[in-house]
Amino acid sequence: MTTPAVRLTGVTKDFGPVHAVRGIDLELAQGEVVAFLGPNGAGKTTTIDMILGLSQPTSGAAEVLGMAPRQAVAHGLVSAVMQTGGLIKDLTVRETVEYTASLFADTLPVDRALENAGITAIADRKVGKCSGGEQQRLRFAMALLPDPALLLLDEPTTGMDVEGRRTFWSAIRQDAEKGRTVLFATHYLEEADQYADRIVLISQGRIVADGSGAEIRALAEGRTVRATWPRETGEPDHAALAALPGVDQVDVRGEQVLVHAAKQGASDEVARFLLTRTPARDLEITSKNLEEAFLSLTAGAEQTQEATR
Ligand SMILES: Nc1ncnc2c1ncn2[C@@H]1O[C@H](COP(=O)(O)OP(=O)(O)OP(=O)(O)O)[C@@H](O)[C@H]1O
Repeated sequence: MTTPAVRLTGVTKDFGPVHAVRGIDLELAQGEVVAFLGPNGAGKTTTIDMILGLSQPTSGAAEVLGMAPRQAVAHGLVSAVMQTGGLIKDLTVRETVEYTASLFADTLPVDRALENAGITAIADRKVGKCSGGEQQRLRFAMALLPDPALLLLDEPTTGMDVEGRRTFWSAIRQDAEKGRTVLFATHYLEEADQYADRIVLISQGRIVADGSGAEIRALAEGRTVRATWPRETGEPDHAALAALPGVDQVDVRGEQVLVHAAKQGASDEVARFLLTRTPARDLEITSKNLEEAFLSLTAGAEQTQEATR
């Protein structure tokens, strides 16, 4: 079995009376692109700092590629793109990357880093003239220099417009396809859904869900199966539909039948039943968008916490 890129075991972090991280167990496989999604103050940055070895857990353990985080960083296996951080406005993009490369013993060629970050075309532009998105791609190029196995990004697209975000992520994705593990923190639900293979939803220092975008949505609210039940074929059999496994609601509105199933997979059974055992046709299965799923999951965590206080 390959060593996980990141392994957190029972990690907590207190800042005096503040329980920023309340017990996180998490394993990231090598090559995964994972979003750490959560509202303000959820504990994303605190957790990333511990993975980077910038701070120590209050209890539990953090490991990166089987090593202590600081050791992994010292070996050039981990780098990070943080939200802000010193860039010198009067240097050009290329000079900035060259200068950073000169601080390391062994790096990728500067041109490769520029190319992988998608900023070859602006290499001669002064940093002060670059947009927020371009500056983040510059930070990304700098982070690529040691050719790290693990790249951490803390809300890297804050303040970028839609186009800047899109270009930034397409560079990250292209790079990740070469096998790099990427963990990024974000508030943006659409960003997590679009660019991560896996979403770890965190709220008040705990993981409240972990899965693909589709799994997170399904977890939150199940699916609605909508179908047309032609009038001439008679009334829908309400009781038979309500009795199907996992079904929690059946609505008939004119020729429309809406069947809601809370459990994952149950909507497939509903669909199969409707298509093979009834005259229903024109079937559609929908789920809430990630925004709604996110709100209902993080609200759930708050309620659980209220209940356990
Ligand atoms: N150095 C610190 N001292 C005291 N409290 C802290 C410190 N760093 C973080 N916190 C608190 O810990 C909690 C988690 O913060 P953290 O920055 O990890 O959240 P986050 O999910 O990254 O939020 P955001 O999305 O706003 O960046 C917050 O309540 C924050 O106020």
